[in-house]
Amino acid sequence: MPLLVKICGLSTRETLDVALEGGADMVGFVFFPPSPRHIGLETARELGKQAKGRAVKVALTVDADDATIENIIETLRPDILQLHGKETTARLRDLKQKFGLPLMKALPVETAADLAPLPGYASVADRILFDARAPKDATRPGGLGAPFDWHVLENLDLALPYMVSGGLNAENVTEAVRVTCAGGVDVSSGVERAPGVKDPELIRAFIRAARATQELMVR
Ligand SMILES: O=C(O)c1ccccc1NCC(=O)[C@H](O)[C@H](O)COP(=O)(O)O
Repeated sequence: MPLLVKICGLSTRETLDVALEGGADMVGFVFFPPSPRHIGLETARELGKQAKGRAVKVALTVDADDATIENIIETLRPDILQLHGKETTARLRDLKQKFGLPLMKALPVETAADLAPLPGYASVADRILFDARAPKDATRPGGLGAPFDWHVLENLDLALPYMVSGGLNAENVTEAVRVTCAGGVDVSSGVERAPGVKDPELIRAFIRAARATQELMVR
């Protein structure tokens, strides 16, 4: 199975086009006002149309309420919701029932103890994203460009598809996949020249490097 490549935090027509032309499987849009990648609903509508049918559209939210999610769905028309906050399994069930979209739950990882909530999430989520745990004083729970110790996932036994993220770039993505056996990779900071400013060449280089790892795929 080919490695899924997700470029997250896209916010302009130009860089979205680079990701789509480069062959990204998933394109992520951040709806979290404190983030430098946050997009408003009108931009969401425009980028949503541009990406339609060309890649899986991912709407990233952080403990968002129903009304916010409803507006995002109405404008972006996402294919999947990425939940990057402290959403509980009960909230995941609730979202699934209300909106009927597939869910990708982000799980912050620093040590093996962070994998404890996995069985609960795996019972309701469609996909898991293992991301680096943000420092306590961080202004956002992800998109910080810092990796976690991938060896924490080395002996993972998870039937659900999963992706890995946190500090990935064209140089380290092959090693991340080799260690974690993840079925997908997700990047934001590693394809930027400044926080929130995507770099076309870095996007292309990341996708190329991720594609080159495909023979290592196991799930
Ligand atoms: O990107 C953000 O600003 C952000 C804000 C709030 C929650 C999550 C956020 N980003 C998550 C991602 O972009 C990816 O899923 C992943 O964590 C990649 O992050 P990076 O280390 O920057 O490559």
